[in-house]
Amino acid sequence: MGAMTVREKYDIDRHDERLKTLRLLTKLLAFFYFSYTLVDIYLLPDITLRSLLLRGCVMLPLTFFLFAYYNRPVSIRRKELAAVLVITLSAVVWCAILLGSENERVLSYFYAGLVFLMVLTIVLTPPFEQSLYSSLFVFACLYSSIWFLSGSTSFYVINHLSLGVPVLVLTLMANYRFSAESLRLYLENVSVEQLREELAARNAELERISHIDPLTGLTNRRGLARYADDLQQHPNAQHCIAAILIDVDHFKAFNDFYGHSEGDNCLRDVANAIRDACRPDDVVCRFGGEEFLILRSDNSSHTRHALALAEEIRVKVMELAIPHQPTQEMRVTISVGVCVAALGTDTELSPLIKAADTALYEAKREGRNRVRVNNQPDNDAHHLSTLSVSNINTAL
Ligand SMILES: Nc1nc2c(ncn2[C@@H]2O[C@H](COP(=O)(O)OP(=O)(O)OP(=O)(O)O)[C@@H](O)[C@H]2O)c(=O)[nH]1
Repeated sequence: MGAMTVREKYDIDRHDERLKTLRLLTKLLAFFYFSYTLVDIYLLPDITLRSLLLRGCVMLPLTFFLFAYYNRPVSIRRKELAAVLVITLSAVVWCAILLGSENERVLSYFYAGLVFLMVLTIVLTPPFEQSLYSSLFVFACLYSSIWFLSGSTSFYVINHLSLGVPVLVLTLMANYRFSAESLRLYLENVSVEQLREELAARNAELERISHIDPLTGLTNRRGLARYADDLQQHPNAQHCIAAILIDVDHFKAFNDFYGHSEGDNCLRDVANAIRDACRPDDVVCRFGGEEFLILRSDNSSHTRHALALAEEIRVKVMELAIPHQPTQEMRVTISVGVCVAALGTDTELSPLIKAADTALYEAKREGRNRVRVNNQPDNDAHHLSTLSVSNINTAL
């Protein structure tokens, strides 16, 4: 399908609204047109038969045809054009009826013909081109017929034109302004809508970016805060939560030895290894400079599962074999602290993370490159229980 013009889009978008107006106006105009049969008969009794025949046999079937055409799946422009054609024809028929009268009253009645001009311009307000051609045609038809009316004189024609010409010009101008204004309003609405959509998309992107660490692509502290809020707002007492805090060992020495840019690469590699080991629903966050935090909440987050994940990540980082000359292992290693707790209605993350941090501190103190657990989120140092790496296998 080729590119759609603004006008075509306007016609499609406004189809239903314009068709509703078109139906209503057609009913109203048909009512006036056919009820004027009585006016014909009252003012000009000599054209009774002519009026009944032409209105009843020509215009009535055409009106039914017009309503049927409105139901067809064609563009609103075509439907408006059909209405314009029928109204134009009704003006011709009206002239033909009045031309059959010998009564002089026809001259004062003929002024009613200007109503057709108003209908084709400001009442129906069809697209300007349709309005222009149809009203010019009706104008020509009226002022051709006027000479053949019974008792018509040039004085009468000029008198009539003094009203007919301004009606034609001014109502056409009104139609033009209305058409242009409707299109302008539509375009304004379209661009406002487009701007709103663009703004919403940009806001969504900003919101997403603001929760992501640019170096590693992991969730940042802001994202973590949102997760903490969600957790407080949707607590589920059945669930457990595991906090796994990871710190790269001797990272200052790494930076000093290999440079900051290599340090960044190392952090990216470690972050990828952590993400690969995690599930899509885990929260994996860059917690600080060379610190990472994993939060996993589900029904089966037992200590042994959390320890297994922590150990898997520790081994994965070892297997990356990122050189780290200044250390005993000669490669980059991590220390990990774990805390698992039941997720109650008033669960807060900070005591949990603090407990994991205490376990991490233990891992560092005991020589690094190991996993430790502390399941006391109240951070009571007396109840600190730590497991050594060898205990993990027992726990599993
Ligand atoms: N390259 C790089 N370095 C960072 C970044 N953020 C923090 N760091 C560095 O990470 C290092 C952390 O050093 P420390 O807190 O002393 O810890 P450490 O040297 O890893 O020692 P331990 O944690 O005790 O094993 C500092 O030198 C920071 O400059 C970062 O985004 N990129």
